[in-house]
Amino acid sequence: MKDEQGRVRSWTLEPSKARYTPPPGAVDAHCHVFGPAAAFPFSAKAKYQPQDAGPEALFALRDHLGLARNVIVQASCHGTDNGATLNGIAKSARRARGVAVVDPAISDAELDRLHQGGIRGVRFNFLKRLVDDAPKEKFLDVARRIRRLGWHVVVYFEADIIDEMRPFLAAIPVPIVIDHMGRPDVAQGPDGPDMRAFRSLLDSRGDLWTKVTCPDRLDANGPPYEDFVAAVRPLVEDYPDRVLWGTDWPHPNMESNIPNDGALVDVIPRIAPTPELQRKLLVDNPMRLYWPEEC
Ligand SMILES: O=C(O)c1cc(C(=O)O)oc(=O)c1
Repeated sequence: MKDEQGRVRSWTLEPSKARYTPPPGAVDAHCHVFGPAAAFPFSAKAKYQPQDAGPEALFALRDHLGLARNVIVQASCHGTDNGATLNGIAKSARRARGVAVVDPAISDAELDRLHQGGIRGVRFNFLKRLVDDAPKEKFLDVARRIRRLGWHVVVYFEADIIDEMRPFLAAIPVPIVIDHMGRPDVAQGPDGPDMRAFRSLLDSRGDLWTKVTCPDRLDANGPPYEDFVAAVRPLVEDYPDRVLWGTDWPHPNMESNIPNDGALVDVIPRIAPTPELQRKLLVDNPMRLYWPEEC
């Protein structure tokens, strides 16, 4: 939905309450903030112009859904200026941490400042519709430089380039988290070529994690996301210590198919069918990556 300035709202103002109650301490490990633009303008290279979705709205949703913490991932519309993400973390009363997007020429002092502000990882985005370039050699240099901080990298790519990504991912010297499972075609099922290729990536190194997120993006049939559940549940069962979950709120670019965040929470017990799997997915795993000092 567009406002008079052409800025898009990609999230519902009336998410339902979920039937599922997350365990205490559950983390939304993939969400974003947009602006507010008056304080944190969008990048000149932004590929979409969203309405403001600031930290207050994010934390209201967190509470509405029965979640306890957030990991705010720098959205592409903010480029390499992490001000909006840092503002969200600063306003969270220590209940949020973040993942930054950085200019590869960033100084060590600036990386330290991001760490002080609650950043614990750097995102490398390979989606051509979101970013102009993805310089692998420079990204590898960044990955080497963040090692001393104990950070990881978050990588976003689509299934069609998974083979091209393999040597790059193998060269990264810190843990890796793959956004949205590298966007498999879930209609192929759990044993389809996309999921098989993704499993072989997970098997290639023990410190490669993934986010079992975005049924709304990956399942063309929409709610109740049967194809997503069928394809993803075996992944959660087979890699229970390396999966993260998140809402993806405010769902960048989903304006024609806005998901109901309560319905997204109700997918959790279907992909993680036991209390133990749910606790790992929602609490233990994200805490290990983002709040290790509390583990
Ligand atoms: O698929 C997307 O459009 C998308 C965009 C962004 C972003 O703009 O940062 O982040 C996501 O996690 C997903």
